[in-house]
Order: sequence, then structure tokens, then C-alpha cells
Amino acid sequence: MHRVKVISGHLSSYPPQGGNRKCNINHCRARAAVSGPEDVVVVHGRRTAIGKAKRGLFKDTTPDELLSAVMKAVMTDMGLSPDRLGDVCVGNVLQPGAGAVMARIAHFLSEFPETVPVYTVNRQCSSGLQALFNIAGAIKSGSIDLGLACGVESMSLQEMGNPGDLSPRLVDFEKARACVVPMGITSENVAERFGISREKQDAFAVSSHQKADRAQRSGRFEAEIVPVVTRVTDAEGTESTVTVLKDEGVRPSTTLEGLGKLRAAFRADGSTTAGNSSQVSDGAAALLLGRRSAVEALGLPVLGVLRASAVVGVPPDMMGIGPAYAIPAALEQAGGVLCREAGPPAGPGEPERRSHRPGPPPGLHRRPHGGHPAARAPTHGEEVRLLAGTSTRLVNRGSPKHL
Ligand SMILES: CC(=O)SCCNC(=O)CCNC(=O)[C@H](O)C(C)(C)COP(=O)(O)OP(=O)(O)OC[C@H]1O[C@@H](n2cnc3c(N)ncnc32)[C@H](O)[C@@H]1OP(=O)(O)O
Repeated sequence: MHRVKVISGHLSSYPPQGGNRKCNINHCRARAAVSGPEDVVVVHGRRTAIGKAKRGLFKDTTPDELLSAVMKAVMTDMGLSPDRLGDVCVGNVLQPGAGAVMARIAHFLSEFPETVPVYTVNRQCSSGLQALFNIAGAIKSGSIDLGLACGVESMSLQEMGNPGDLSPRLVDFEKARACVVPMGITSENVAERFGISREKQDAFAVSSHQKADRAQRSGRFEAEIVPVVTRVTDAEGTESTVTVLKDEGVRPSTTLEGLGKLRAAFRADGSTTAGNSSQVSDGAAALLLGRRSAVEALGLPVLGVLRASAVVGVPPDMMGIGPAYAIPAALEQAGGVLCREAGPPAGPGEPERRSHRPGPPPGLHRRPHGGHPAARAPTHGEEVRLLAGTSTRLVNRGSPKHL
């Protein structure tokens, strides 16, 4: 939840509306100022540490075990029996069948009863967020009161490079061809088309490592990380038992100078390196959601309220720009007002826009929905939480109409 607060803080840092008509997210929030028993609220969440794929302490751990660790931890922390859950949704990309069998096995490893259902969903990098929004949708529509939204991936035990059986005709369609562009190349495309220099990427990476290091050293992640006891085999073939407690991607010694020496990983003349890339990782997370009335009746805490959601399709050869388009779309739903300054970056060669309601980004098609008339705001001192995903998803307020 700390990161959610940070994102929310970024979004609210725009100056109040004035002569320059910059977006004021607090104003948007004020427009959404009613709360009620039908709200979908976040109760609790836990995650595993994020392991370094292939070389980290989770490299030999199966995803059902990672998933089971967080599923169990959330229910135990809340003192809640799993049979209270109306549904469990798990986001996953690489496991066969999006991990349906793996998820059901995790369910039983967690000693959840068979009467509680579980299913999986795959929306690539935002699969976990999609799971969250599916559960929120089921709560909002009245089909369940409480649900568990999870995400899990073992990049160590599955390969990214096999897209499965595809039509040979894909070569005749530019966008279809772009769907099999490797992730590293999509990073190069974004850097090139939006003018994000190697220096900027390296500077961002240094600052990211520094922030993660500070957070790690000050114990900010401790409450959210579930210690996982597992087995790992070292390079000599010796197996040992370890307790995994810490994210493995953080390199406190990272410097601009050191990063500057790394070679581009995907294109000889490129700018994406092992130092400024998103680490290939293993891990899992679970979040308990519920209808406010049910949550309060059980005496459970309310961490935040889910207010709006938006998904925006983007060109597949630069899929990493998803959040830049989905976040403004979700904000627009949350408050019905959005300025371009809070919107996605201008497209390549596109002048900075100033319209109060941005049109769809170049080459992109906005889902045809507007602001949400039934916006509600939290009570009891809660803040609105806008949850941004690694990809195209924002989750917060919804209504049956939109779910
Ligand atoms: C669930 C998911 O994980 S999905 C997201 C996965 N991410 C992607 O697909 C984005 C693309 N990124 C990638 O494919 C990978 O990060 C790659 C191919 C660029 C690099 O992968 P790896 O070779 O495993 O990178 P790794 O972190 O081991 O770094 C390799 C070397 O670069 C250097 N290096 C990496 N980071 C740094 C740093 N911050 N400072 C200095 N040197 C560094 C080191 O020499 C390191 O070797 P070492 O760990 O033995 O010291």
C-alpha cells in the first residue's frame, strides 16, 4: 500500500486550478465525495520478496508454493476462515493454461476448502491487477461479499520466448507481427520514439535503486513481505533450506558511472541495459477485498477504496507505455475532469496539448466511457487510492454499469 500512497501523492501534486488550468486531482477527488456500504474496499495485502529469476533464492521454488505462502498469510493475518471467500482470482502469464491447475493446487496447499472457487486471468504484466479488478467487479455486482485477488510468476521455471502456436499469416499484418517483438526491443522503441536518452534511463535506475535501498534498510517492506521457507540448489548442486525475506533486485552500490559502462542488451546501438532494465523476477502477492458493509460487519480494517478503472490498448511494439495512457483514463473516470498536463506524454512529433479533456493518444482508441456519475469518496479518514499497474490497468471506483 505504500507504493499506492506514493502514486496517489504524485497524482495529487499538480497545482490547483488557476490561470494555467493545470489539473487539480484533489478537485477531482472532491467531486467524488460520497461513500457508502456498497464501496469495494481493500482489507489487507501481503507479498513474497521479489526474487532474481534463474539466480535468486526462488529459482527452484514452484509458483504454487509462492502463491500459497501469500494466500495463507493474508487469511491468517486477518483471522479469517477461507470459507468466507466468495472467489479467488489469480493473475499469471507464463504457466500453462495461465496457471489454472497451479492456482487450484496452491489453493489446496493453503488448506482452502474445495467449495471456494479459484480461477486465473492473463493480461500480461497487469494480470495481478486484472485479478484485483475481477474480484472488485464480482463484489460490486453483488455475486460475492469477499474475495482474494492474487498474482504470481516464476520466470525461473518457465521461458518467456515461446509464444505458442501462431498463424504464419501474422507476418502479413504489421500489428500482429509486432505482438512477438521481444520486451527488450519494445523498451528500445519507447526510448527512441519518446526521446528517452540512455542518460535519463540510467539516472532513473540509480534513483530507483537508492529509494529501494532506503526503504529496505529502514524496514518499510518488512510488514508486507511474507517470509518464505524454501529449498534452493547452488551451482555445485548442494541443496539447502533458506528463508527468503528480502527483495533481490536492489543494488545499493549502483552509480551513474557504473551503469554507463554496461553494454546495451538488445540492440548494438540501443540504450536498454541490464542496469536500467526491469529485473526478470519470481514472486507472488495477494490482496483481500470486500464490500464495505460485509467488511465492517466482520470487524475487518479498511485500507482503501477502489474507485475507477481503465484499460487502454497501445501499439504492441511499444507496449510499455500502457500506464501513461491508462492512468489519465482512470483519473478521468474517477473525477470526470482531467487536464492534458496529467495525461500521457505527447506522441512522437506531437505538440504538447492543453485541452481540458484530452482526445485519444495518436493511433490509440479510447474506450467509449466518460466520467462516472455515481462517484463516491471514502469516509473515516481514508484517502482515495488510485492503483496503477505495471501495464495498462488502474483500479479504483467501479459500478455495476462499468463492471
Ligand atoms: C515477472 C517479470 O519479471 S516480467 C519483466 C522482466 N523484464 C524484462 O523482460 C525486461 C527486459 N530485461 C531483461 O530481459 C533482463 O533484465 C536483461 C536481459 C536486460 C538482463 O538480464 P540479466 O543478465 O539477468 O541481468 P543481471 O541483473 O544479472 O545483470 C547482469 C550484469 O549486469 C551488471 N549490472 C546489472 N545491474 C547493475 C547495476 N545496477 N549496476 C552495475 N552493474 C549492473 C552486472 O555486471 C550484472 O552481473 P552480476 O549480477 O553478476 O554482477
